[in-house]
Amino acid sequence: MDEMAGRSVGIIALMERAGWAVARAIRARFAPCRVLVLCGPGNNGGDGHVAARYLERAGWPVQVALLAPPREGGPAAEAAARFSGRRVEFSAENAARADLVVDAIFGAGLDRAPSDTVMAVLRASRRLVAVDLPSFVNGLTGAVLAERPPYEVSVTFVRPKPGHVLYPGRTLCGEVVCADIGMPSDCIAHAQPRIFLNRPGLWSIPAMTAQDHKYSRGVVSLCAGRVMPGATRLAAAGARASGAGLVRISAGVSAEAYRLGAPGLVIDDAPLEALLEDTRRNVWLCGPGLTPDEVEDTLPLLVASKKCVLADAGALGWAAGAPEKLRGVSVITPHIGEFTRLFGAPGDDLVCAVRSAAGRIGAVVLLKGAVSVIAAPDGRVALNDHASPALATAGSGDTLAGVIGTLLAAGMPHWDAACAGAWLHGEAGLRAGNWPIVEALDAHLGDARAEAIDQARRLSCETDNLAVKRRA
Ligand SMILES: NC(=O)C1=CN([C@@H]2O[C@H](COP(=O)(O)OP(=O)(O)OC[C@H]3O[C@@H](n4cnc5c(N)ncnc54)[C@H](O)[C@@H]3O)[C@@H](O)[C@H]2O)[C@@H](O)CC1
Ligand SMILES: Nc1ncnc2c1ncn2[C@@H]1O[C@H](COP(=O)(O)OP(=O)(O)O)[C@@H](O)[C@H]1O
Ligand SMILES: [K+]
Repeated sequence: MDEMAGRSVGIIALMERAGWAVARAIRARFAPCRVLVLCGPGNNGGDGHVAARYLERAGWPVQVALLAPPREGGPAAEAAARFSGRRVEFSAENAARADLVVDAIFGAGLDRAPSDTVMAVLRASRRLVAVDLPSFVNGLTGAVLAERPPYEVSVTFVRPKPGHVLYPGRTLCGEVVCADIGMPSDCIAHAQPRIFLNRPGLWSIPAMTAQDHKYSRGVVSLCAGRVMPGATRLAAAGARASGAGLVRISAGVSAEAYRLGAPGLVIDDAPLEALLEDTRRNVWLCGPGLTPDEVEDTLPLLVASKKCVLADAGALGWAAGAPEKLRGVSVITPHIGEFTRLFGAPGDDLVCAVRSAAGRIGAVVLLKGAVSVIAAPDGRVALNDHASPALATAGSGDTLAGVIGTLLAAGMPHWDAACAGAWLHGEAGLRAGNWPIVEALDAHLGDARAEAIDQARRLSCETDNLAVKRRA
């Protein structure tokens, strides 16, 4: 994106707006105070010089400390030349003396852990604002290359980076301000983004319509087992609460136990092979509440009959160490333990690990966590931070599986359904108040779905209006 912008608007113009945005964000959040801007050798340092110039112009006492001089003839050198204010040594003493320190040392170009000198200066700083990212947070992965207390604000440009969203980097950035610096839209499109923040508009969920009937809304079917009926029932409840037309549990010889549950559920005791002949029942959940033997008796049949299968919980344990056994399923929803048992430890780069897992089994992989990572086999990845720690309670993963089942049954593409399901589940968690039990999430899923539909609609109206204005 930067390369293409360099050939059109020019990096120096973007740098000017970036530095201005940093100065503006600081002026909006802090009273005038002694500012030290720490500048590195690249364009991050260039942004720092521009910010220093604008703060000084606004009457703030500003000093710049240079880690290393910028490359001659480049845009950062030009920005440095335009700053004519005070320069001081790059030292911990100077950092400790400042009321506010602006970290413009490294940004997108960070490629190794910063030196001890750099870290000593940052650790001596009392209050910190980052240009783009803290200089020891990897923007692509959120990996943290050194220890330091959190920043107050990070001002980034054009789009937030994965490092602002993913843990542990997320905890260090403080408030993230994403400034529009006039990056031309053709440069953004040319970059072909493949990583998205999970928000309505990235996908759209079918709304209720006057002519809906239960089969048009979609049927969700679940495989149930003998020993853990709770998990299956939670998934079934999640599916119903998020708007499935009909939810059926295939329980075989255990059917009586499930018949005591919610009256709106249909319980089948016929052999699975017979149930699979019903062409209205295309979406199946397999795993919540199942033992490995029960998965072995069901999942291969579902896959062989070309149903759309979401595999979770017991089904992921069944395939531990042999993820190819899951080929043919549409979506899997592991938490980090299940993911590790399937594919090995993901390491620092979750996006890369989840994307490669999705490619390996040819299914959407949703790695659940405080920020969930949702990858499609074609390489698209969504990061879902629309969630609440209220969800960190046993069984909430079963609820999520049910919600995604509903969206698959409504005909959404697999990756869209997984992304939208994670968002609805998160929204229900946010609405459910303090310390909800898992069953309490269900009461909020209908409103969560309505909210997602509404937000996506508003966004598409805004886009249409913009297009009309542009044409005019
Ligand atoms: N996205 C955009 O469109 C724009 C980005 N801009 C800024 O440009 C930045 C990226 O600039 P650059 O690509 O020049 O990269 P940086 O300014 O982040 O750093 C690049 C230099 O630092 C060195 N380096 C990296 N890690 C180091 C370490 N640990 N110790 C010592 N040296 C290290 C690199 O070898 C390279 O020489 C962004 O973060 C942003 O602040 C803005 O100037 C304008 C527009
Ligand atoms: N701290 C947290 N913040 C946000 N969401 C969380 C947090 N902890 C867990 N979750 C969400 O709660 C769900 C827990 O699922 P899972 O680990 O499968 O639990 P279970 O197996 O008990 O159902 C996941 O969707 C996960 O993303
Ligand atoms: K920085």
